[in-house]
Amino acid sequence: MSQNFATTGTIAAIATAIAPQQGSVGIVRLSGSQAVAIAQKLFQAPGNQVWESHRILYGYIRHPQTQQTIDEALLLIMKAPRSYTREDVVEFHCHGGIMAVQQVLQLCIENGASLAQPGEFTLRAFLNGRLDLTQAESIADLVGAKSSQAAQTALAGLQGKLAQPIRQLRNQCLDILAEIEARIDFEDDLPPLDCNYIIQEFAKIASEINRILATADKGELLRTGLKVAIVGRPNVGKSSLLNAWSRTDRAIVTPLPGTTRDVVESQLVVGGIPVQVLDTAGIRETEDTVEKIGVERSHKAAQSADLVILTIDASQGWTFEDKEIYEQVKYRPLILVINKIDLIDLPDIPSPKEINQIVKTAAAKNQGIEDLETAILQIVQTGKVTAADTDFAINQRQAAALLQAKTSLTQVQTTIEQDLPFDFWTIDLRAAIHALGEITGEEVTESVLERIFSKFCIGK
Ligand SMILES: Nc1nc2c(c(=O)[nH]1)N(C=O)[C@@H](CNc1ccc(C(=O)N[C@@H](CCC(=O)O)C(=O)O)cc1)CN2
Ligand SMILES: Nc1nc2c(ncn2[C@@H]2O[C@H](COP(=O)(O)OP(=O)(O)OP(=O)(O)O)[C@@H](O)[C@H]2O)c(=O)[nH]1
Ligand SMILES: [Mg+2]
Repeated sequence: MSQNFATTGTIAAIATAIAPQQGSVGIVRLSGSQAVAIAQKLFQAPGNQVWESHRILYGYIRHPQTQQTIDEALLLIMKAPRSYTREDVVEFHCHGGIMAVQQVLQLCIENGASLAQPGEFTLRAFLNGRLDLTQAESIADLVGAKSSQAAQTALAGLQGKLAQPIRQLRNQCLDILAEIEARIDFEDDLPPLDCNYIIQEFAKIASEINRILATADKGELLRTGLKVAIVGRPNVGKSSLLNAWSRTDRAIVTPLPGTTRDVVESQLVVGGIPVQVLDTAGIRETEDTVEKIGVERSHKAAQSADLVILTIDASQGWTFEDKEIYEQVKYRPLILVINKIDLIDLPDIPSPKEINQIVKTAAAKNQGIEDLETAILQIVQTGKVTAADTDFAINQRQAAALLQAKTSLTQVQTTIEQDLPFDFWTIDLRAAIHALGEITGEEVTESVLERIFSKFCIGK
């Protein structure tokens, strides 16, 4: 293990959110052999409460030297191995806000604990065999989930739904490896290897790998979500659309063109997918310094978005300015929203044939939002979310390792077909086994662990 991930010693961190006002209870968590000893120095439980595992004690956290009372609190002890990390774990359940938890954390540090690195509790749970790597990664996904579907998918991973098929694939490969190695060692005593059977097995393994790989797009969508930019000329109703869609007054709406100056963000969920919507300043030529910067930001938002919603005003038709903006965004996944549909009778607006997703809305009247969501789902789901019928979804790291395994297995097949000696078969087969082991963490390097766990939040 690297220096950052020294797994000896007792670690401490605030386990709950640390913004002021973010919770009525705040938890400081300790893990390691000194956890109980440190708690005994800091916590005074009146009466004859027993310091037993899996029991809550009531009492006061006091400074061991000055006896100053820091907080009235509850204390939870979980003795190894019946804890999250499989080490001794102690939790101080303090009053919320930041003052109590920060002071308690400070006291823990002064009394022998060291500050936990991001993900270090979960890393210990992994190193102590309570979780495999896919489950540990699922915990980070669960904490970061921005939709209930994302959370459900992470939970499936936490429950081992991804680890199971990967382990099974790896075991199948190990069985085949054993057969081949036996032939290398005792060729004369064993019946000859059934190459057809082995090739069949590899075909089955490859199709199972493909099934799992098909969940990668869904995973990416659920984890990172979709960024959608609403762009268009001033006054077409972009901010009204954001407000109608998010059912808020998030963005300022006025009859004056040039109202929105900065990018306004709103976080939504569409069909289970987390969606970040950006309302932008109306795009036009302007001499106004502030508006100019706003227009630049609109262009940037459009470029950085996964999907652009080009909005036009039905009562004005497809104008020259709309066309100009279209020319700048037409290479991106695009939906044309014809807004203010309530203002005209025959809403057939001539627009470029290339745009195949057109939605009519009356944002000011909250109309057309469902159609807009349907159009978005149609764009992202063509072969993505719905392609996977599994409840888990792999991440990019796991997908890369699976592809590696698949490539190696294809190479074994080539070696078999070329009639090369057994030793050649085993080289690529071992590479496939290694790649599969990297997914669950049975074979994993420190640098991979460091990359995974450093992305966790502190206290997890
Ligand atoms: N207060 C608190 N709430 C929390 C956590 C926590 O650490 N503290 N968790 C932390 O993320 C989650 C719950 N996860 C946990 C998972 C396993 C164990 C645990 O002690 N497992 C042992 C023993 C189980 C048993 O007694 O049967 C084990 O699996 O060996 C505890 C919490 C969410 N809620
Ligand atoms: N009749 C009608 N008026 C609308 C509709 N949507 C928006 N408006 C009105 O159009 C005007 C401009 O709306 P905004 O949402 O501020 O337009 P915008 O595109 O954000 O404008 P900028 O921020 O200036 O680029 C306001 O007076 C809205 O009430 C609609 O669907 N129907
Ligand atoms: Mg606006």
